[in-house]
Amino acid sequence: MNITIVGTGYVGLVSGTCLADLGHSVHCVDINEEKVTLMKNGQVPIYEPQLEEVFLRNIKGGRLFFTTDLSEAMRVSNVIFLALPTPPGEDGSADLSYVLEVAGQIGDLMTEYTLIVNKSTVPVGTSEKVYNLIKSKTQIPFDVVSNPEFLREGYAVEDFMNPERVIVGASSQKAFEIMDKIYLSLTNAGAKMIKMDEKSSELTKYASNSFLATKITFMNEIANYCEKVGADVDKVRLGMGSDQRIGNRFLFPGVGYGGSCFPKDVKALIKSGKEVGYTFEILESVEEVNQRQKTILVPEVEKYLGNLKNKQIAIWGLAFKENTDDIREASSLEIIEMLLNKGAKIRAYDSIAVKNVKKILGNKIEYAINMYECIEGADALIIVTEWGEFRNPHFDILEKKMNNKAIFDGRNLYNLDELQIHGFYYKSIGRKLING
Ligand SMILES: NC(=O)c1ccc[n+]([C@@H]2O[C@H](COP(=O)([O-])OP(=O)(O)OC[C@H]3O[C@@H](n4cnc5c(N)ncnc54)[C@H](O)[C@@H]3O)[C@@H](O)[C@H]2O)c1
Ligand SMILES: O=c1ccn([C@@H]2O[C@H](COP(=O)(O)OP(=O)(O)O[C@H]3O[C@H](CO)[C@@H](O)[C@H](O)[C@H]3O)[C@@H](O)[C@H]2O)c(=O)[nH]1
Repeated sequence: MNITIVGTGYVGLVSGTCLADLGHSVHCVDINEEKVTLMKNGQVPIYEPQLEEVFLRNIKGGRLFFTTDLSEAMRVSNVIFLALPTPPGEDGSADLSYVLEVAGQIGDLMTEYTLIVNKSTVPVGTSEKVYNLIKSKTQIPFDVVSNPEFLREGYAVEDFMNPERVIVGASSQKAFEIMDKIYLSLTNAGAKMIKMDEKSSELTKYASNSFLATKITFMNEIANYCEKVGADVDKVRLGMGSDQRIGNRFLFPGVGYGGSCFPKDVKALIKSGKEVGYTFEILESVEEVNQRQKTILVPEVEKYLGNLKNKQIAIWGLAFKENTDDIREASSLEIIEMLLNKGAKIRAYDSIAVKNVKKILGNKIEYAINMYECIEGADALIIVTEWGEFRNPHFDILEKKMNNKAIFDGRNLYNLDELQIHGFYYKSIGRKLING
């Protein structure tokens, strides 16, 4: 099939590339000219493991094209995926302006039956809004489908190609049939397609993300409580997670959830609830607890070092999680801001996300070229992201290079006994303080 993807960010580029790999001809459209030029030159503009290989294979195979011109793409394809941003507005609601703007353009450009497939995360009722907007512009038949995306950054290609479910919300048989064809190779390989109405489909996405955010937050609260009563959250996590009704994934406590999805989707669902007179009390608490959790280690560093003025703090990890260059709503940014306000000096290291942080923080902090340069002369080390390279450091090098042997671990990377032996002051999340 010929497919157009509008928006080539994490979702659009991964979906487009993977759909091309399933044999479709895919025309990716983006308004960002710089990005489109890069892609036309065979460069992937984002960091996403496995993506480059599949991207290059499909460009070479003549199935993946890039343009800034929506009309050019629409001339060859009448299935259009929207993978546009839906960032939080001032009041927390999802900003639909990108989606509605492109929907309007589609309405103006359509010349034959068109299927509009919305992959962006949008509030309940958006399919209807998109439908009404296009309907106001054309007499040509069309359908609007909700097809939310569940991929995770860092594992996006793997997740797209092996989905636990493909959710399709539509109200026309023709639309369902086209969606069946698009995903045929995945459903033939065992992926489950769940068909429903558009509103339920839209809500499935928010409900899933909000549930996962709640699960993490619940564990963060259990971890905080563990510290008060002397229990170990890692043991509690393993004990709880072995009950299949609970499951062992997404139970890792830490310095809060971040990223471009959980924070904005929790906010948007709260706001959508308010619009119909419903208060999501659980989600309001989740947001509040998560906000607090993001900077929970700063007072701990203060407890250890006293006044932070001119203290040298090393930060390992800037991305909101491992395997991505994305720093949207990253805990690192909030921790750094709080430390800077307290007069601390910061040297940070993240081999992949550093370029995005430099764009925001510039020379307010120093950037190390490797994890050991980062800790030279440090009064304390804070670990924010669980990159693999931080998991087995040479503790003897840390001991030699740091001013103090003090680690504040927001991701519980190390074995407590090992840190005890190495003689580090070691504060993690929901576990006992070592050498305190
Ligand atoms: N990032 C994720 O892991 C993820 C996963 C599932 C769902 N989602 C949802 O998917 C949507 C897209 O998220 P993302 O992270 O891929 O966004 P992104 O910000 O990475 O990419 C969006 C792209 O759209 C382009 N764009 C903006 N306006 C445009 C226009 N008028 N025409 C063409 N292109 C335009 C931008 O230039 C950018 O390249 C959001 O609703 C998000 O909530 C994201
Ligand atoms: O046990 C855990 C798991 C995750 N996190 C944090 O939660 C955030 C989100 O992590 P993750 O879900 O892996 O990343 P995203 O790429 O944001 O993916 C989420 O958001 C996407 C956008 O909607 C969805 O498509 C995915 O299904 C959903 O997992 C990160 O800050 C993680 O550090 C934890 O603190 N503990």
